[in-house]
Amino acid sequence: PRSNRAKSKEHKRLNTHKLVLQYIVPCMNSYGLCIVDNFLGDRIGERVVQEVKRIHQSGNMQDGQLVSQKLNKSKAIRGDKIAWVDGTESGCQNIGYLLTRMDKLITCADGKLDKFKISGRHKAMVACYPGNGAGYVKHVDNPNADGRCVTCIYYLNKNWNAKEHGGLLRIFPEGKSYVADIEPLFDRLLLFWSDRRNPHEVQPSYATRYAITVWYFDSEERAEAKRKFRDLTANSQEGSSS
Ligand SMILES: Cc1cc(NC(=O)CCC(=O)O)nc(C)c1Br
Ligand SMILES: [Fe+3]
Repeated sequence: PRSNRAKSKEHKRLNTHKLVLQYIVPCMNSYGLCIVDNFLGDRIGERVVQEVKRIHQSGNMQDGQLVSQKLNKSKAIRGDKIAWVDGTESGCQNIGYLLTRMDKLITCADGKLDKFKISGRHKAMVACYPGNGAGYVKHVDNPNADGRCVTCIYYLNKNWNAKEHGGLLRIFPEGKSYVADIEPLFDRLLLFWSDRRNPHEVQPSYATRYAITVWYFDSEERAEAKRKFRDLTANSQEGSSS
């Protein structure tokens, strides 16, 4: 007879299958974005938060980009700080587990997400908004076909209250009359198309705001982007040598 462990693993696999095929795939193909709450559960979610806080406290995050204040240019404030993590580093095993779970979702959905064939991903980008009112200006993740097709963000903020803390991710789905205001709640997973269909911004945050972002590549677009980049650098070298 199969052990309880084997059964629960099988159970989890079926749940992932169901979650992906009955919710994530149709939601992505209809709205271009999708929210999955309670992705890892409290216990493991909490461990991921602890690992991210340790990275932040250890000073291993690059200084955030400068966000010059509208009023006086001199007193610029710093925005989000980031660190790149692949999940195998010591003290990052729960971040590693999160990435494995994200990969399983994407693998299970592959071939059904728009026309994409997903061939891999970036390392994870751990981001921290210091809560000094900085946000992130409106932008498109992949405006020029660099290969990234799905943005996957895992939020880590317990008791987040947007009225008090701001920090909403506002997505402006292309051609739609509505915007999507997404609270960066603990154990929340968000997926959206990385291209021009989803311009987005992070509104000013007044409490420390953590998120882990992963970008998945479409194999064809990525190969094409690499080819273009090679030509570009080849030409530029040619230019310089001639
Ligand atoms: C560095 C960098 C950060 C982000 N982050 C967001 O869009 C915020 C998502 C959120 O935290 O809700 N996007 C790009 C394209 C770059 Br590059
Ligand atoms: Fe972005």
